[in-house]
Amino acid sequence: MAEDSLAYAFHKAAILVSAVLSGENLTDRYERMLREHPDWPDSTRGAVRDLCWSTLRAYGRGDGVLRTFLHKPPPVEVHALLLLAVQRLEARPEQAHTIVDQAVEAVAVDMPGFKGMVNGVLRNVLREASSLAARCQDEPEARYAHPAWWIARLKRDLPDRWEAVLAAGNLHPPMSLRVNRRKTTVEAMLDRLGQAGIDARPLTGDAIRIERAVAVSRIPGFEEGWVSVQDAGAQQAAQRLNLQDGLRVLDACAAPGGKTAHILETADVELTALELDPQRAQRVTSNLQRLGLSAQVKVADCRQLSAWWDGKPFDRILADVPCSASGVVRRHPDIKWLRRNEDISGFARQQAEILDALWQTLAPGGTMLYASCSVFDEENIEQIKRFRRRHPEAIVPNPDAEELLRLLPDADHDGFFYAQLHKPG
Ligand SMILES: C[S@@+](CC[C@H](N)C(=O)[O-])C[C@H]1O[C@@H](n2cnc3c(N)ncnc32)[C@H](O)[C@@H]1O
Repeated sequence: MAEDSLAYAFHKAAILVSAVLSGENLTDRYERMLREHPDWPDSTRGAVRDLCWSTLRAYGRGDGVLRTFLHKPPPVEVHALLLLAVQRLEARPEQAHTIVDQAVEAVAVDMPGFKGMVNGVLRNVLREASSLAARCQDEPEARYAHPAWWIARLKRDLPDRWEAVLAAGNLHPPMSLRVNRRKTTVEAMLDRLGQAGIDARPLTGDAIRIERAVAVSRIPGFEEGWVSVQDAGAQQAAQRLNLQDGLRVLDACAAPGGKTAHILETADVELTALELDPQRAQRVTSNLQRLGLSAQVKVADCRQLSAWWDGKPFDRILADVPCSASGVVRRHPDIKWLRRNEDISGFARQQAEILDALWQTLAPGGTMLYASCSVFDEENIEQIKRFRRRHPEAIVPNPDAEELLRLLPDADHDGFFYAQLHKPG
């Protein structure tokens, strides 16, 4: 099978999607596949990636369509291949016959006994395409391509905007750059991008939106550390920390280090970066190296103060907590189908423990910035309300103006939540 064929991309993508259906993380599994195929050109990497990510974004719909035709569940690899083909048929109806042929060729590699079944199901899907689209409108998981519990939570938390948030979660994510203001400016970078034929426009602060995603190798100055790829919403963290030269700063949940780097590009601070996972901590170090920045990187659980804290308080703390990642779901569509509703209270408990531990290390007069990339209230405004009940001395600007704290995902940025927690002097 030719490596540049759709059948090859289907076959490889089906391995990844079936791994997700069996509970694995998509990004980790994709990166492992890239290590197994170091010779793949960008086009093959891109084709496999695009198939998997698009299919998992639309999984609720694909699964709804297939349920109509599958009377008993096929092996997970075949189910994955069918989902990939159904998504592709929806996206490129003009290529229907090639898509069906290539899907049949792909299943023949490892499971030739299923060639007839794949062919039959996909031809049925084609034949009934218009009635299937109408039927999907009646099933929320198929219509919104999100799990039912997720839809119910958003309806409750965002009664006026839940549909817009679900729609944003199904889009291709925007590509944004963070300009390293130590090396260049937004204006100069826009000029250089224009000269390289890359359409871009400024967003707020140091952020630039690339109109059509490109490989970083095409971005002028990337290797030299002039810019990094970072969502514009994530760039709000450094802006909201009110940084000044000379401050002692803690980045408590640092990997892979995007916000760590932005803090260091913004001011000359003494920075400690903590990360629980040793492998992810290495990514902080390598990201800082590319940018010519330095911090003290420590591997530790930030909740266990005796393991890492020397007792000297911090002027600023960034608590970019582990969360559901429901605000960045279009970048990690597997999480929609891997998470369970019960996981959210588990995250909320962990976040509260992190806040309580770190609060002890904050200097009087200092600020801790709570950050999550969730769109669920339990991890956001409700978390802050509970924190204020446990720590009535904490001053929280605008606690009742949720709009100031919440960034809902849209065409320009992902979904984030930020709350400043001041300790009285
Ligand atoms: C949302 S991510 C941080 C993203 C990062 N701030 C950035 O902008 O690149 C959360 C990180 O916290 C780490 N983590 C989770 N629990 C932790 C804990 N108790 N102590 C320290 N790090 C933790 C996770 O391994 C993960 O890398």
